[in-house]
Amino acid sequence: MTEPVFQAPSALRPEHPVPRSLSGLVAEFGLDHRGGIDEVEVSGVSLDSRSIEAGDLYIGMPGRNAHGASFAGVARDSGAVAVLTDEAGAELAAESGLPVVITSDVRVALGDVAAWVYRTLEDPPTLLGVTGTNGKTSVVYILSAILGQLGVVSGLSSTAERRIGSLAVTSRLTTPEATELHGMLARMREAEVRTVAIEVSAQALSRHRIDGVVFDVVGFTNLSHDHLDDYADMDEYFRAKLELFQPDRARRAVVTVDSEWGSRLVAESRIPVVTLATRPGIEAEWTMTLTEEAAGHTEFVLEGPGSQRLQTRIPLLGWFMAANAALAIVMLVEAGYDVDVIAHALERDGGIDVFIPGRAELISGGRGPLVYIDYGHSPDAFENTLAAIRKFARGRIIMVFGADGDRDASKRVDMGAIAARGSDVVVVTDFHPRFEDPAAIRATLVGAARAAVPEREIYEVADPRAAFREALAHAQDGDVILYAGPGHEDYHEVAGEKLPYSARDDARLALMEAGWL
Ligand SMILES: CC(=O)N[C@H]1[C@@H](OP(=O)(O)OP(=O)(O)OC[C@H]2O[C@@H](n3ccc(=O)[nH]c3=O)[C@H](O)[C@@H]2O)O[C@H](CO)[C@@H](O)[C@@H]1O[C@H](C)C(=O)N[C@@H](C)C(=O)N[C@H](CCC(=O)O)C(=O)O
Ligand SMILES: Nc1ncnc2c1ncn2[C@@H]1O[C@H](COP(=O)(O)OP(=O)(O)OP(=O)(O)O)[C@@H](O)[C@H]1O
Repeated sequence: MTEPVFQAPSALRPEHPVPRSLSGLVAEFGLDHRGGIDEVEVSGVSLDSRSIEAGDLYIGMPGRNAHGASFAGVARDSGAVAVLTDEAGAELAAESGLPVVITSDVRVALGDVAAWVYRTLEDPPTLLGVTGTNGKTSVVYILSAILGQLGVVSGLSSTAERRIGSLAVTSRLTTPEATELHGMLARMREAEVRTVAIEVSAQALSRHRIDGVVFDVVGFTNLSHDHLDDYADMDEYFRAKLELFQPDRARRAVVTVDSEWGSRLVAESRIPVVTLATRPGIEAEWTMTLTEEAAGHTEFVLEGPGSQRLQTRIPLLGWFMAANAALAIVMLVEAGYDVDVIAHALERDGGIDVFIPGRAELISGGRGPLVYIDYGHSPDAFENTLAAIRKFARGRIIMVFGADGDRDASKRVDMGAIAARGSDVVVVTDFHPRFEDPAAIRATLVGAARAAVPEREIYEVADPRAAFREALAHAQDGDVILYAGPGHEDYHEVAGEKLPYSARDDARLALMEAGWL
């Protein structure tokens, strides 16, 4: 898969929207309203006054910082023709002079309203949804790559980008708000996209972001420690994910049952489920077995009911990427694709032809240390990536990492300890400190690493550019540098400011400076 040739600045929306009458919307959903609605037509929906397009219905949603309805005047000046909000919002929106449509809970109404405005329930494409703590982005890209190899026009929505063919926009959230989701689906329909792969975060399920769609097949990767700032404990986090595996959300599911969480999901899901095991010794309908693990690829065999069998390779590091690929393939089989047809296409192309930006991405050339840039920012991701590298590393493993500020702080000790146990040299740096004190975050990571392995060689370098160069200074030919955290991102977030920084570009530059590239 190639890099996008065109990078549009904002969300994907239909180029030729077909307007619908506001009175039709009011009748369809039995809503109250204020102001004249008879002649009003809406052609789009937006919940941000800063991204309004002419003809939009502006959604005034209450938030943590403000009530969106207080921006109704700004929305009007940008071309909004009406406001949908709650009772409190109706007061705030009144002075904009726009007609106001009222619902009791804006978030709850949003998905169905957006689906109605964009007509996304009429002849929808095949929808594939992926959830789990780690691997969602990877599975979505693998789905899209295999569909491309099968000659199917597909779309994808991930943490990194939303994409139709060579048209891509950068994502702000892992799963878009319902307004953006339905606008994207409408745009995809214009492009005759027949299958769409969408990453579904727990937060999206908890916040009604995927309301108004029913997935044909959903997939579960795994569940491990993350987001315990949003959820009280792992049980609550699990329950948020479980919501996707219910009849109002999806028709069928493929669940990876390597862990207890997977087995529990199978037991508590209320839709037909097919099981997949990607670790040895686990019973499931489909099993994935590794046949080769190398620095630049992983090979595996996938076997399922009725002697279904496929052997292929993915040009990425680690058993977990083979596990992600296996999940993607079984999801496609559940969506109606024949495993032999998939096998034939993959054999023809020498394996899965996928590029995933910033996921175990090998950015070094043929000389010097191997350098991977990885989006892994959870204990489980660290553990898996380090274990995968250890299998083929000829020399030392040097790990560069930091931890997110203003996000689940309870995972930092495990991250520090796992880094120290799994690598030979640790370089702790800053990673989006946001409004936290970066030195305090680093101190926790360094302390945890030191406590786990007192003799470990540890460096603390605040500036990520200098940290990578510190790692490079300790590296020799045959060593491996794993820079975990930043992945595809092109910024470094400090005290509310997003400073330009791409770990991939900077690491390439540093390799050139060192004469390795
Ligand atoms: C905690 C949370 O979910 N916050 C979301 C929430 O923000 P908020 O309540 O702070 O909004 P606010 O600033 O009070 O504004 C209220 C309303 O006014 C609107 N507004 C505000 C200012 C303005 O000038 N004009 C305007 O229209 C806003 O668009 C919003 O609709 O509503 C916003 C509008 O959609 C979201 O962008 C925002 O997600 C933030 C960015 C976020 O970080 N969410 C996280 C928790 C999240 O969802 N993460 C998962 C990650 C999963 C993973 O790592 O795997 C995800 O799916 O991305
Ligand atoms: N199946 C897996 N099991 C465990 N770890 C994985 C798996 N797949 C990927 N990882 C690790 O997790 C990191 C993030 O992968 P990916 O972006 O695909 O996950 P994600 O679920 O989309 O996360 P996010 O929503 O935060 O983007 C990878 O860079 C890798 O380190």
